[in-house]
Parts: sequence; structure tokens; C-alpha cells
Amino acid sequence: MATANLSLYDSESIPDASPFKFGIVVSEWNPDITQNLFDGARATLLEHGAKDENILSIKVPGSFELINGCKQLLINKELDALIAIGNVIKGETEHFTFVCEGVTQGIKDLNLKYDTPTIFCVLTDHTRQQSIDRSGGKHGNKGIECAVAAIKMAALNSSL
Ligand SMILES: Nc1c(NC[C@H](O)[C@H](O)[C@H](O)CO)[nH]c(=O)[nH]c1=O
Ligand SMILES: CC(=O)[C@@H](O)COP(=O)(O)O
Repeated sequence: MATANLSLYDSESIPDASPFKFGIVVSEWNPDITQNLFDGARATLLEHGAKDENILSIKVPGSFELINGCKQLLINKELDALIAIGNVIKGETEHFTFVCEGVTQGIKDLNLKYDTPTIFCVLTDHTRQQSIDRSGGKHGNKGIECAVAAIKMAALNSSL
């Protein structure tokens, strides 16, 4: 089954991002991949009107630390949406499964506990090539997709 292109969307359907404040938490594991995801996300936020001074970004050691990094921003900063960026690539053992499951459940829990949405921008791939393909390669850039989700959720929350 063909993988969707993560960067294709109707630009006209995206709300104005200028009123909103965004946080981006970036894992330092696989830094070339996460940097590409961050660049795509930041560029998309700016493209749709977000102010540079309203984009707060921090780094954490690995994807599992995305949970606490996001929690710290949710507690200490007034944000309209958060994007958690990571890249987990399977190695020889089951560690991949536990990291992916832990991050997924942790970010899900943050979305249950806090009103500010945390967008799941974590590539969970079996190979490095899959990650390259989804961070600016043939399948687009998941950072773009997640920035769009962040803008839409911020606009939705502000309308309710
Ligand atoms: N193998 C990968 C990891 N592993 C590290 C964990 O995320 C975590 O930092 C560690 O277990 C200490 O708590 N992290 C990634 O983001 N990507 C990987 O491929
Ligand atoms: C997802 C991971 O933590 C993984 O990169 C670790 O590799 P390994 O399973 O070979 O220890």
C-alpha cells in the first residue's frame, strides 16, 4: 500500500497562526532526522503566520524524554499547541518497541491531562531509510504535517 505524502495539504484550509504560541520539543537522537523534522515544522508555522518570537523550542536527549520536556513546557509556559519531535529507529532488540510504546502512551497521557494539544511528531521506523524518506524525502516531511495539525488544533481550541 502506498504511503501517503506527509506534506501534501490544502494551504487555503489552514487557519491564521499569528495569534498562537507554539512549543517544539526536539529529541537529540538521530539529530539529522529530527533537525529536518524541526525545520519543516518551523517553516510551516511561519508560512501560515506564526511569529518567530511565538515559537519556543527546546531539546531533550531522546524520544522517551519528549514526555517530560513537553510536560515542563505545558506547566511553565502559556502555549496554544506543542509539537513533540523524535525519531526512533529499530535496533537489534525489543528496546525499539518499548521506547515507541512509552512515548506514544506518554504523549497520549499529556493530551488527556492538559488542555494544550501535544502533537505526535515521532517517526518510528524499522530502517534509517524510512526515516530519511519521511523527513524531507520521497514521502514528504512529517514535521510539515504536524505543524499543520498544531495550527488546526490551536485554532479549534481557541474557538471553543
Ligand atoms: N534508540 C533510540 C532512542 N533511545 C533512547 C531513549 O529515547 C531514551 O533517551 C533512553 O532510553 C533514556 O531514557 N531514542 C530515540 O529517540 N531514538 C532511538 O532510535
Ligand atoms: C530504539 C533503540 O533504543 C535502539 O536504537 C537501541 O538499539 P538496540 O535494540 O540494538 O539496543
